[in-house]
Amino acid sequence: MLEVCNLSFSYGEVGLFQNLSFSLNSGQVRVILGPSGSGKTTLLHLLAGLLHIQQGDIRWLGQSIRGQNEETLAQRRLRFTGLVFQHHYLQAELTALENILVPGYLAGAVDVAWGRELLHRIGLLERAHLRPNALSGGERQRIAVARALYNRPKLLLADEPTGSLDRRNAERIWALMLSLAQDLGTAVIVATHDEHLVQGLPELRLA
Ligand SMILES: Nc1ncnc2c1ncn2[C@@H]1O[C@H](COP(=O)(O)OP(=O)(O)OP(=O)(O)O)[C@@H](O)[C@H]1O
Repeated sequence: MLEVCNLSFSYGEVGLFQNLSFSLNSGQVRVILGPSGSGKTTLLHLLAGLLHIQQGDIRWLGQSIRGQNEETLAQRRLRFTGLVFQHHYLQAELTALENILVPGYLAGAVDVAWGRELLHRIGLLERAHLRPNALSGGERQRIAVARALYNRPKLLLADEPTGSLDRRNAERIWALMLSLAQDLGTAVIVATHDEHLVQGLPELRLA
């Protein structure tokens, strides 16, 4: 499903990682750990096809993303990946439900019933009509997770998804993200500093 082959990346003279290889099947989880500046965000951006591959290759469903034109890649990305960041990046002028539907609009397939089902699964159906500024930080992040999974992506990429939340909310979002992804057969790659939260999960450690 995802294959990473001999991936190396540097910013100028500064090498971040070298000859990184791993693969992931549907529904598998991998945690990227490493100190600040080790390249966790950079690796996630490469996996999402948002950064130019310098050396090595990344394959989505057996097909390389290296050197693909931006338009084709953007279309593939919409279906293949969902992204969650530390900040929710919800659209302030849209309601909770409308925010969840955004990936559907972009992919040309909006299913309001599925959006409401996702809202139900994250426990926020009764807040469907509210805008982000009327929601708590944890609620906004739950919506960001649902939005990322709307197109039933093969791979969910999450960069410090619980980094701005308190412990209780962090644990809740974490459990929710994994169980929703598992239900959809979506593989998950999470970069985090929070080793407590991810104990026991398969990891990839950057130096
Ligand atoms: N566009 C860029 N140009 C030059 N250097 C960059 C650029 N983006 C990031 N870097 C550097 O690359 C290194 C890795 O950055 P990255 O954000 O991938 O690390 P990280 O492991 O996610 O860090 P953190 O845990 O602090 O978020 C850092 O030293 C950073 O300053």
